[in-house]
Amino acid sequence: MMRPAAAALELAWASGRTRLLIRVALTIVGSAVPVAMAWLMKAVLDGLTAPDRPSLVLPALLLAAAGMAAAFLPQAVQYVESELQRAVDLTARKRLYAAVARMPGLRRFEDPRFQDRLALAAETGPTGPSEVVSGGLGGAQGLLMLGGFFVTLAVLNPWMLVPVVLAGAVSMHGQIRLSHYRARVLGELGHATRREQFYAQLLTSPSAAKEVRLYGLSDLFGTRMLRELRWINRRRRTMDRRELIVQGLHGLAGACVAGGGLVWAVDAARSGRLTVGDVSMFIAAVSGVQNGLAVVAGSAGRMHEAMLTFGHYLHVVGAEPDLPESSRASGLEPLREGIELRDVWFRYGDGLPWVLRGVTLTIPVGRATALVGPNGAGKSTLVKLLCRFYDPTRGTILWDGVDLRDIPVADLRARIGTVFQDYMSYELSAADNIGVGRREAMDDRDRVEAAARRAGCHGTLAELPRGYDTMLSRAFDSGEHDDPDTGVLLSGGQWQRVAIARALLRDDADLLILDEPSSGLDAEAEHEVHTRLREHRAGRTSLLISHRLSTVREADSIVVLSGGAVAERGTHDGLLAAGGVYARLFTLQASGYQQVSLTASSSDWKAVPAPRSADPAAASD
Ligand SMILES: Nc1ncnc2c1ncn2[C@@H]1O[C@H](COP(=O)(O)OP(=O)(O)OP(=O)(O)O)[C@@H](O)[C@H]1O
Repeated sequence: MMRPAAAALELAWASGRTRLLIRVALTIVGSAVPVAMAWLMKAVLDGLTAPDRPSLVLPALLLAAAGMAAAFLPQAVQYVESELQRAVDLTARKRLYAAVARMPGLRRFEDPRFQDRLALAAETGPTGPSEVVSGGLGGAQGLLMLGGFFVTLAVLNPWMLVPVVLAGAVSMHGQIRLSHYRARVLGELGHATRREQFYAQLLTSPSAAKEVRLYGLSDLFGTRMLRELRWINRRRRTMDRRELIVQGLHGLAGACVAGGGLVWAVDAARSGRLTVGDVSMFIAAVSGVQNGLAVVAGSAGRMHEAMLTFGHYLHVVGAEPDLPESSRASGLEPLREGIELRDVWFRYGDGLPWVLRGVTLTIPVGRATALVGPNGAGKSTLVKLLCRFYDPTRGTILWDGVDLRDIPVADLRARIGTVFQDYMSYELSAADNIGVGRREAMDDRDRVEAAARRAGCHGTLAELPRGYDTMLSRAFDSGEHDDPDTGVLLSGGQWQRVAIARALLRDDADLLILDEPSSGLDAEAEHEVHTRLREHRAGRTSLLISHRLSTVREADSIVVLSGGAVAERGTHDGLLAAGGVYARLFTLQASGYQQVSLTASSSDWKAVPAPRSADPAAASD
């Protein structure tokens, strides 16, 4: 528990030390004011009833000043706390997203438990430190005030301290248990909250709007969203009830103590043992101690809860990289020989089936290699391994003989340009949509346009209402114009060309990977794009994945992947001559059955001989 507290304080200190110090100063003043007011009130009342009638101007003035301070302080505290909260929010988010960016692989993002944690971290990280600080300072203020009134009460009637302290201790215990309970419930709610937000997003997001309307899914998703919300509400209601009982009982106990004390004080004043000033002081002291204890208990509970939930943030920020980091100094030589996969086995999780089963192949430098195979053969998975989003479960991938695990991951990725099958369509300007492919070239309009020309989308983008500055989104405008009509949506094929341009902006990359780069293009456009890509790839190292075999025939080497292993390899002519499965499917496609794509059925590939495997585990999988 000390670690979250220390980390929260460090975060608050790093975010705004001046604000933190002002908050501490306000705490000290805030705890002194009520005690000072009680003593001043006693002085005024005793002066009023004294036979010699002393001048009461000074105590009255001081009382008025203390009253003003008491009226102003809460607002000042609130302002400083909000300022501190905003500063902490900024720093916490900066650290959180920097930590997320440092995670090189994809595994964590596919782990629902980590996603729950991430959502909780994003929610509690920015507020946790402020909660810990204000809880701690609130508690300190309560303690200081308590100390002042404790002394006062001890002077008037030490016995009154006993029930007051007992009530306070019970209250503190209750608050801590409540905070444990609240933190646990919050953790349980994380998953349901994420699902509820997921359904809410489906109901409102532009990308889901078509299907949701066509298939009439609003009711389905709306009902599921409300089901999650009702479950969340039930859990929160149980928590609120528990809170009501614990806090209500403590309030009652406090009122009993105060009531008993009042009866005793009135009786003591009537029999002359206390002055009128003493009675007013006594009442202020009892309620001051009660309030002080309530503040201390409440703050301790709040702080405790904040520390428990802040643990999720610390977990994410402090998470080890999900792939082992290379200890080699950065700097990767340009590719000289090629990339070699040596008996690569891979599966996405321990309990999941093998996707790659002993793949061995070489992507030689300066050559175009094509990868074909049925749906689910593992082609995109192989691409993800080449980009090192995951490490092979067994076997190695070598870059000029160096294991990818020994290359700093940022260096490796800087040398690869990829059009992923599920490429991103960013709701940014056209220029940015291409520019993100090479951050250093983002503002270099000539390079961006040259990449667009190579991908065959320059004409389309130049003709947009604001040219390359047009937003490719109907959900956002550029921020510079108030006109919401400035955004434009591209067609699927146009988006695909933009994604190709993004990869081609890395014209200095050693390896160009194209995973189904033309699946959304019409026949003419596909021919045009492939001709351009061929020109661009000439003499470069590339890996092309396609279901349309006509687009891969020019490749220097074609690798047929089936069932997670290499089934055939060779040139187009060589594979045709061999009369294997590639030859059969190429002939099928070429003979006017273009609609029979390789995606249609993996049964067409069944003729492929089962991969020879040296690994006995393959049999059991
Ligand atoms: N992130 C993932 N987690 C778990 N399984 C996955 C994941 N990605 C892919 N798979 C599984 O791995 C297998 C291979 O998928 P992959 O996308 O590599 O195939 P592919 O050859 O590219 O197929 P397609 O031709 O349809 O694009 C599939 O069975 C798929 O379900």
